[in-house]
Amino acid sequence: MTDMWAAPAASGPVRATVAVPGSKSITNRALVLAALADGPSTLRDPLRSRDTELMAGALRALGTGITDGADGSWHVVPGPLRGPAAVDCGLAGTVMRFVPPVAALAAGDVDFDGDPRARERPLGTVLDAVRSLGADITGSALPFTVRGTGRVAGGTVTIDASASSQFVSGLLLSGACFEAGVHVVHEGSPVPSLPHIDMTVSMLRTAGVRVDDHGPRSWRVHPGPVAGVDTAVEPDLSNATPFLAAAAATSGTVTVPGWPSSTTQAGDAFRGILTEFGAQVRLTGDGLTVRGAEALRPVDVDLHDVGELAPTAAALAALARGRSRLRGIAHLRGHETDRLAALQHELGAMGAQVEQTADGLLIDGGELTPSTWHSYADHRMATAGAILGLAVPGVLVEDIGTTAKTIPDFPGMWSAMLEAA
Ligand SMILES: O=C(O)C1=C[C@@H](OP(=O)(O)O)[C@@H](O)[C@H](O)C1
Ligand SMILES: C=C(OP(=O)(O)O)C(=O)O
Repeated sequence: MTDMWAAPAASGPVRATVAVPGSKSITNRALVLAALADGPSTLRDPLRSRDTELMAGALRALGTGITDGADGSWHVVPGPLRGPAAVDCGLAGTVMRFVPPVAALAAGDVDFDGDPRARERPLGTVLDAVRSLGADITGSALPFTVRGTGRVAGGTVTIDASASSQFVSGLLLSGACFEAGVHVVHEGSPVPSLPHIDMTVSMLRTAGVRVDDHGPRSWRVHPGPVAGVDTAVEPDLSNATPFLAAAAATSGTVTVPGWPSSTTQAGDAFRGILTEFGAQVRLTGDGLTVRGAEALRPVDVDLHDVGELAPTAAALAALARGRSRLRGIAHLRGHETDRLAALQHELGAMGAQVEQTADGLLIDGGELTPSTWHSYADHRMATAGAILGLAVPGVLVEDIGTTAKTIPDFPGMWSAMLEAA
């Protein structure tokens, strides 16, 4: 039988300080860059969750030494990249989009596969691009094989990255190791999640790689060495959003310590979104503190740059009386699940009126009734169900364990937050 988690209802305003683990996006970029570097690297406070263990496993399979430090850090010693190897992508977009260009630099065959849903996520663009830069790859979706020769010619490639910013990030991360570097040109509707590409560019520069960043359509990585770094991973701000939403949903107060004063993480935009919902948000040396208002206000927000935040925002919108509009997120149909369909279905089952538009959702929220909330193997659907359960007693969340994709112990953190009140 599928695992059902009785989402705890809040008995009053949630008051807590919640330290969240490291950023998935930073950890997985840092691992890739460390594997391509010309010397060892240390990652302090990395995220240890399914997505990052899969990335470490993929890079180990290709010849990289990754060992645990006593303090939870990861020490990475690059080795010659080689096959034969097998890479399990799980459901991690970062593994399925960032590792194929690395595998093209390995000598030998590298077989890729992943979860059933991963076989449906958009990927062909990356594989076509790596092929056009000189690699031999069989297939255009999972499962596929990269027949690496130990070198990639590189050069200019034009792609349509409107389905995922990870297509661009994946090519840029390995580009310095291609003989001619890489120049990625985007043609098509605007690329989503641009802060994630800014993160890629910024981390490449920290590793000493020369990058020309010409705005939202063209990026050039010059060929050259990648330096090993000693880096501390920031807390995952997107994973902080369910905890901050708990304050907004219960008129409570939640602080997340260690919130960076400047960051490329998409989750930082949640500060502005919470303000739209009526919450008070304060960033101080102690972290980010959110104080919920008496009642949530409906919002009209463009989430094109920060689609990761949509499930949390949708949960709050369903609790706000009135009509909310979430825009700019057509690409969420290719995420862990079709998030627009999943949110429409699950919020609808709780009594919210939800309509899909071409690029988002219209949510009429207010009075909700409890239901069984399905997670669709999507960590952010599961955490959205937990938020709703705070305000609507009796919600059962199916497969809460799927949160382990990016949070090692979400149910434990959630209970601890409620017990702190
Ligand atoms: O590069 C990254 O680390 C990510 C980029 C974004 O992907 P999309 O551009 O596919 O939305 C984001 O949603 C995902 O969670 C992580
Ligand atoms: C879209 C997401 O993940 P992935 O890195 O698998 O694309 C996400 O975490 O919201």
